[in-house]
Amino acid sequence: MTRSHEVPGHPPGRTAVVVGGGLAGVSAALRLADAGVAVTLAEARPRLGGLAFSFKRGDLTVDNGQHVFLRCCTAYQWFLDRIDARDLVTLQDRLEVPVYDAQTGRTGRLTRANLPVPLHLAASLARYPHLSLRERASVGRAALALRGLDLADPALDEVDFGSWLAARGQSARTIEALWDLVGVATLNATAAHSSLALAAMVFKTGLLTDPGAADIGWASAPLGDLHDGRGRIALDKAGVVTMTRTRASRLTPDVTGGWQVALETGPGRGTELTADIVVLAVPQREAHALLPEGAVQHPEKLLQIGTAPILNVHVIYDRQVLPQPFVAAVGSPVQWVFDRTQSSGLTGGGQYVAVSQSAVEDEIDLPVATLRDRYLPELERVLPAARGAGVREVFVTRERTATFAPTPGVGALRPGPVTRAPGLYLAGAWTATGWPATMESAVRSGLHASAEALSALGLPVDDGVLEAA
Ligand SMILES: Cc1cc2nc3c(=O)[nH]c(=O)nc-3n(C[C@H](O)[C@H](O)[C@H](O)COP(=O)(O)OP(=O)(O)OC[C@H]3O[C@@H](n4cnc5c(N)ncnc54)[C@H](O)[C@@H]3O)c2cc1C
Repeated sequence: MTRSHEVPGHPPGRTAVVVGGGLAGVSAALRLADAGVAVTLAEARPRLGGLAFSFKRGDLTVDNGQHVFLRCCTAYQWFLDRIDARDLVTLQDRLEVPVYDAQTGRTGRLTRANLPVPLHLAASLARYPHLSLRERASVGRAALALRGLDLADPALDEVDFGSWLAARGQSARTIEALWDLVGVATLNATAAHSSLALAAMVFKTGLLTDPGAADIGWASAPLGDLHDGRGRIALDKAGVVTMTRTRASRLTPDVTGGWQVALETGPGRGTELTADIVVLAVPQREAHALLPEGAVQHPEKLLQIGTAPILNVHVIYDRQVLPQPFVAAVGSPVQWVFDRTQSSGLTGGGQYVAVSQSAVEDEIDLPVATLRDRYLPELERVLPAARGAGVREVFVTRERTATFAPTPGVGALRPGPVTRAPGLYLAGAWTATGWPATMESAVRSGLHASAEALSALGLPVDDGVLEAA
């Protein structure tokens, strides 16, 4: 990574304002504060955590959408350690994904063996019942071709993953029952709508590096307990001044080489802070609105980054219907189903499951009644124990701009952390991390932006953090 931008004409200062309290902003704030910078974090909403949060619904604590991470998400795990939240997540000892085919009624399992890559997946693949023998053999060949791709090659971003897979002998069924099973959940798009660069990043890193890389982790408590609760404690301990319900409305370079940040703290109320460094860790549209003229070369590119929705259908049954933490489905519109009973605080028996539906552009605005009519019968197909079970409650959470759309060409639209305006840095899952829009990308972006800022301030950068990430 290059380190650029001295803060010209300005003595090495040690003040920063981080705008945006999602995972990118909280990571940047912690890293800057750990290096001795006086940091103020401004977040427009009443809570931290951005797109990964929880809310109360009666006695339940509901996540806005199921979030998972993989063992290869080292930056997000750095973050969990830094906010002291390891005890609030579960990470599989060994990859285990039950995959139920609603058409045949058969369950397959994606697991790993204690063998070197790529043999660690070979046995599981050889037994995977949702593909023919020929299709299973073709997967091995495509995986080897994937392994040979150079992630640094910009040409990968010009190709869609679906065409690339088809050209490597992957049938429509293989794409649906294997590649999209993982890809839709991690990229928030089908292979046909995904950049090969982003798909290759996910599949190479998750499946073809370390044998344990794809072990799956998830929060065993509400997301808000981690990202807001523990996050806030860590920020307080690090000396960061956290201002929630505080929206940045303008960034102005000042004559001394620093920044003035106008903040709205309530209706008709506001304040202004000065700082040597500003890290803008807000979604791309908001970043575009706040960036001073000339700060990035082609600001219009930020508005060309598309977005993709995620829908969660939450169902509370009167009995246990899902015996494992989660199941993935093929042969059904249902994608992944997670048990939320314990983490939501559901009491009085029964089970709470969340159906996590990625890349559902055609469903995101459907009324709850329509989604209920569509998904309850499908859940009976995917979860045999749901047949005849009583349904106590169904509700829906919709995130219309859950992630950026990982379409081919998006790589050229994502800016890096350094702007042309000295002292102003960009962070956010949508910036150029090489990762799709994930918690991992968000934390990485925050670490990169803060490393650039520290370097510009002449402060030491703890490379261990970046290497660990
Ligand atoms: C339903 C759903 C499911 C997902 N599932 C997964 C998953 O399984 N695994 C995974 O890794 N990722 C998942 N993601 C993606 C992940 O949540 C995001 O990539 C990540 O949280 C983005 O973090 P961020 O800090 O970049 O941005 P954000 O979370 O968008 O944070 C930006 C913050 O800036 C604040 N802000 C905006 N404008 C201003 C302003 N002017 N002043 C002050 N504050 C402002 C916003 O309020 C927000 O809090 C999912 C997302 C959703 C919505």
